[in-house]
Amino acid sequence: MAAQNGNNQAQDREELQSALHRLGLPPTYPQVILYRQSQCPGKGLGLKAARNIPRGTPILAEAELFWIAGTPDPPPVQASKPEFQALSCPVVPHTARARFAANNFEMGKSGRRMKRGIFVTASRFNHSCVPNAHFTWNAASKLLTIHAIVDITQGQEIFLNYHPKDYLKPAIERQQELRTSYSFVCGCPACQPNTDSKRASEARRQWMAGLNSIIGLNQNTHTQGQREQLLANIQFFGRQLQEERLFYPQLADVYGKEISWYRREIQLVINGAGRTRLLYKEEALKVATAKLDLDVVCSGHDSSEVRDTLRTIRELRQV
Ligand SMILES: C[S@@+](CC[C@H](N)C(=O)[O-])C[C@H]1O[C@@H](n2cnc3c(N)ncnc32)[C@H](O)[C@@H]1O
Repeated sequence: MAAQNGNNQAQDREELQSALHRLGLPPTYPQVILYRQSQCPGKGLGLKAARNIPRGTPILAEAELFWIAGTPDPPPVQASKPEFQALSCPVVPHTARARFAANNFEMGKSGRRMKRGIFVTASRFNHSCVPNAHFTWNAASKLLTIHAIVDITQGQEIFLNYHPKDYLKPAIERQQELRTSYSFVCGCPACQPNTDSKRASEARRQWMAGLNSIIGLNQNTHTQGQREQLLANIQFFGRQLQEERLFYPQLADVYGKEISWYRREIQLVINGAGRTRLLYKEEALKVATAKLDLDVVCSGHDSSEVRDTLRTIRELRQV
């Protein structure tokens, strides 16, 4: 058992080193400050790149000022902290509840309740529906991390997506949600009225919304032809996400679906009903490797997302 664990760890280490090498990323987090706080017209304060930030670079790893679970109201002792009081509050009156609502990040669950925390620097990132950075709560390091998910050039503003689960909604609905929760009108390239970028974005998101309900269907009931169509749909969905620059967590989920598709086919082969097992194994490993790279880029090499994908790769190699 101990020898097996040791083998697994060595295999994971090697896999991860290959990923870092492919991505040209260092194995440790840099200790330089890559952002500067600036006034951003129409958005209040924001954070801009203080130098060129290559894709996959960790921009921030921050501990919380405080967290709460199961209540929208921070207790007075926390609400009175000057760092909290200094954060923006989009609604009047400036209650602690409203300020907390506009600035908190999810930190995973405490029992059955979601923990939400305040992070003094992370709270200064503004929103875009096509963000160039991604935030993850890293349960192992107990830090909120923010990574560049595309190359960001010096002086560009760094954006997070406040509502990543809303990506299939049309701009008008996303804007409504943002107005309700944060009191602003989003002017990102996917929302700016009468622009080619918005039209293209709306078309892509509409395609994806149509496909979304069918790429999650149970494959067991499908004929081979239907299963192959399902794979084609999953891959098309992934390409739309890449064109839309929606990498995380959306593209990672689609890679997960593609891997499940191959795993299911491999199972059918083993049961005598399918085609070339080795071919599917190779394809599954290619997608899992792409997912590993994406996990490293967007959530960091020490994230639980990376650990899970390393386990998937190990399992696939044993098929
Ligand atoms: C978490 S804070 C971000 C930092 C904030 N701009 C500040 O000055 O501290 C969220 C608030 O920032 C503003 N904001 C964020 N993204 C924006 C955007 N894309 N356009 C306009 N305002 C935005 C809204 O007022 C929102 O309620």
